[in-house]
Amino acid sequence: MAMTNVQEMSMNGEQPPAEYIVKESKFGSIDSSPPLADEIPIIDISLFSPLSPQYSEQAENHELQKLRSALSSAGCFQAIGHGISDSLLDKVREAAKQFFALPVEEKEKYSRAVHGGAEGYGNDVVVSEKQVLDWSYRLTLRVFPENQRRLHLWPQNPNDFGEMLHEYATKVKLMMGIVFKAMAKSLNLEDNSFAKQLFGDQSLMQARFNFYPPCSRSDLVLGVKPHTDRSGVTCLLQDKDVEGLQVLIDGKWVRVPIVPHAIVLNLGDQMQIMSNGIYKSPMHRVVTNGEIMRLSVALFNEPDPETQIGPVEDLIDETRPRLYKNVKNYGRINYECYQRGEIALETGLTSHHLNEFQKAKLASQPKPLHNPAQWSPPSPRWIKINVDDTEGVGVVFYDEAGSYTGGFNRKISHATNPKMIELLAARDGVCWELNQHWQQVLLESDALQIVQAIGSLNEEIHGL
Ligand SMILES: O=C(O)CCC(=O)C(=O)O
Ligand SMILES: [Fe+2]
Repeated sequence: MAMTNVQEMSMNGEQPPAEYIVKESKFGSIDSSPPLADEIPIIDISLFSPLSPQYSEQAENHELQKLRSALSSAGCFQAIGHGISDSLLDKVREAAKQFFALPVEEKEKYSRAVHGGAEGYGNDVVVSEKQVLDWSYRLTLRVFPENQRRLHLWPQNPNDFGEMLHEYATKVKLMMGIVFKAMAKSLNLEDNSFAKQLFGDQSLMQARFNFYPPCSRSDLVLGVKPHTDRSGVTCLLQDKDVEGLQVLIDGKWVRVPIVPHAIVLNLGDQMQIMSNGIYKSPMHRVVTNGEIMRLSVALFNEPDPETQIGPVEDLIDETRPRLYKNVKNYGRINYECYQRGEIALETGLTSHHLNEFQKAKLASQPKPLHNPAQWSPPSPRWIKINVDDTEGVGVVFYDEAGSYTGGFNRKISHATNPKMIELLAARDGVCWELNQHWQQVLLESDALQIVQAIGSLNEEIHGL
């Protein structure tokens, strides 16, 4: 796919080309001004630290309650009292601004395309012909573990860029040590329940500097398309003056307000897994501005790929069965699913035993089944069946809006071959749907043979 230069198009006020134009999706159209979120609280991190002068048990408990309520609904909050000075936050924004203002040739020295791999400078990574491209540039750098830094990709200009990033990331890491403990405490868990995986020497921190040039047709493009972060927790420093970030809460987009010296803490998928679905990894997107550029700096915190993560045992019980499998290298799983147009948390690779009760509980914040850039919902009165061949089988139904509408679990003991299990579950799913008086059923499975086999059963099923 030919890459167009967003910055040049932006400066010339050109119309965005077709590959940037967002199609109608289940998330609705682009709205640059939905309501401001009132579900995203400001939380004072210093109240989680007994050494701070403001600390009292009562104040901490109050803040822990706010934390729990924010993370189980919006999945994000604005952190203040983080101990990072206003001047350092301004320095981070300023260094990012100076880097993106450099001539293209200068920035291209750090280009991802030249150096290979996920790190470096560039546009949206293109993984599919059908993908709608983001109206943005990014500079991605691994910051921790320190010995994994690829310093030849760290900008030399402005000359204090490296020093700034090291100082900022070190302070954010300290803050995260406190936040991971507070998150555990807010769920009545041992302090180290999340920090064990997310805060070790080998845990990863990836920095992403986002630059969104203005777009003359900001009604047609997105700075970042709807996504959830793959991280454990993302720390986002927003632009001080220009809004753009929106979060999907209860199926509606809301604007995340600018709180100049707060850092937005946004949960990623791995925290949703570790909290057994109690805490949410919110769907979010970025809209562009018609006249002004916007910047943001995201620090993604996640475990080392070799570390296994899974729901904390104490969060699994009869009332809340295990929702996710234990997995290693979730980053890769997430990426592979993205390439196939699936959402990792919804697939058999991560989701455990899907049953009606569990899905219904999760449905408080419905998630799409597929990558919004690649998935188009079935037409009305159709339904999709997704078959998951984990231990036994979960069959889940989605309606035309991509919302969960039902599902069941099935233990199929007489078939040992996993493909056979999937086939039987798919057949049951189709029959169940037809019993519910659906005229047409659209079956989706990653196994071609199964889809073909069900296709050939078509007549028989319609005769039921
Ligand atoms: O720019 C923003 O506010 C958010 C960016 C984002 O979601 C990301 O980098 O994952
Ligand atoms: Fe994000």
